[in-house]
Amino acid sequence: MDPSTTATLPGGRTATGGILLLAIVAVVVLASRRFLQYYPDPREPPVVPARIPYVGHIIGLIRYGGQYFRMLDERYKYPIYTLPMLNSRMYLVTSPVLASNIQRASKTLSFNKLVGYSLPGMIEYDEEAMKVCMNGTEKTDENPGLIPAMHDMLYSVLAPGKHLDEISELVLKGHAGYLNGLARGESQTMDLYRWTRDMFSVCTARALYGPENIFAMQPELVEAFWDLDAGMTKLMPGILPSLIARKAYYARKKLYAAFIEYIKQRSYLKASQVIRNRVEINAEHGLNTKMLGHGEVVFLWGSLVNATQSSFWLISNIFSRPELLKEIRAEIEAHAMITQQEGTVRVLDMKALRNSCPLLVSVYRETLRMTANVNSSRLVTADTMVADQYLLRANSVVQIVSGVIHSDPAVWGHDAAEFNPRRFYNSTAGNFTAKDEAKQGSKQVNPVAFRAFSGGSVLCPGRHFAQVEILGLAAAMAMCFDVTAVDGGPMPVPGKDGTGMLAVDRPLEAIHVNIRRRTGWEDVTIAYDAHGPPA
Ligand code: HEM
Repeated sequence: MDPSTTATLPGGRTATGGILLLAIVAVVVLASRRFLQYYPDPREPPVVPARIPYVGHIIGLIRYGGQYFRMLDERYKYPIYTLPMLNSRMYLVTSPVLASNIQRASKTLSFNKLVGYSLPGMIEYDEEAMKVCMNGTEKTDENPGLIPAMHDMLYSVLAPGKHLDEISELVLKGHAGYLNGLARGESQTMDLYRWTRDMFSVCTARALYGPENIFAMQPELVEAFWDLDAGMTKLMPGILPSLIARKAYYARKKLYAAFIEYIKQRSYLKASQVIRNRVEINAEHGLNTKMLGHGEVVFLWGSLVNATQSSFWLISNIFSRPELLKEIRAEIEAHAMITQQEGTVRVLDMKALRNSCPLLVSVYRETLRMTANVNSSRLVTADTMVADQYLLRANSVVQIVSGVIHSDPAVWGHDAAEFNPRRFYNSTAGNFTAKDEAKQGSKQVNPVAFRAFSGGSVLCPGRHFAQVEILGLAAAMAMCFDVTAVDGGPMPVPGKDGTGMLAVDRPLEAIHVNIRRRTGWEDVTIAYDAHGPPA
């Protein structure tokens, strides 16, 4: 049975509906058949054949997105695979040990080059901008160019310190504003995902891009942003984007225009350090105003989408489990809550949330394990032997498949498919769940297996900021509100759209909830201490 032609997604949906794209691929393949001879080297990872030669795996990916990798894994269970595609191939890695080898081979497995090549599809960089980006893509090049300069700046400015504190303070102030206006007086019914999306968009854009950010100037662009997100995977190949992902394509145009105006008005001078530096570095390397605007669309996307989706899942995971909610409230109350002004102002101490609330942090990481199916992709720039065993040939793409590793019982234990709130209790790598109760917690998971923020030299630089935003919101929600299903029962957790591979899963359906203030918290104003008291 060939997964590319038989399996269906929950609800019988297909991933992208890219019938047109399929037709184009078929025409290109038929026209160029004689060039499409792929001869695997016997040292390459095991080849998984497709029922339809040359294009079977491409069709599988178009139909099922990230789900396709899991379907293949269920059938083959290899630690590493070769998927022939046209006259090339893609390698998939599903073993944490090999993932660690891939991370170490960063000299010939390049994240930066792959990012560079994806820019024309994602944000329509023109030829000039591409020349700038592809010049000196690696730090080890004789003349390192724009991409390594940007990489270094992001890792230093978004690391714990003054600049991170500034954006954290701003984003949390925004969250507090939203929360303090919510369900005052009576209960409120709302679409939780939409609410999280909208408030994250406004607060994160304000913290990063300053008071003249594009959503503050044109609030209708929030909707356009999420239309773009819904079609980003389809836009990436850059093939007939206006036909294949029409809504996303036109949404992206609106966002370009707004960011170009933002640059022209020099609004970035009022923004956070990270954005001021981004614009300056891009301009110094020769990007023009138009391309500076395009560049910010993709940065906003990377900053907003994963953190928003993760927050939604974390809130859902907490409120759908009344016992867990009770424990998390007790933990926060005991360790991270400061009372001011005779009880009317209650302050969440962010440092204590991170360091003294192990259950909350464990639930956060478990939420990411179950939803952050963000593959780590690298371009093979020269033939590379991995683990002295597998040959990866130059000019192919290798992907560490997070969704498969995150759900492998051999990695996490027999309950890998279940939500285990204590899996990461006192262990950032996670504890292996042994069947034998006596052995529980005795073995740690290989740290490389937790892939939500990738790994090696490409560990997400935004992870500290993401943690502030996500933990801050979930903790405040847990303390101030009761969130239930509309009928009053525990909030259900919606199904996941497992088709993505670029970002944290989206929920499959809208989720309406009732939200009301907790008894005793009716008149409380919530606030945050972004840094915590001095040590
Ligand atoms: C839960 C939230 C987040 C998740 C799960 C996440 C995940 C990731 C992953 C997996 C990568 C590496 C991709 C690869 O290896 O192919 C990455 C890179 C990146 N992330 Fe995040 N991210 C999150 C939040 C953020 C935030 C809030 C920001 C910005 C403030 C951000 C900025 C970036 C940037 C700039 C890169 C590229 C790094 C480079 O050029 O080396 N991320 N992220």
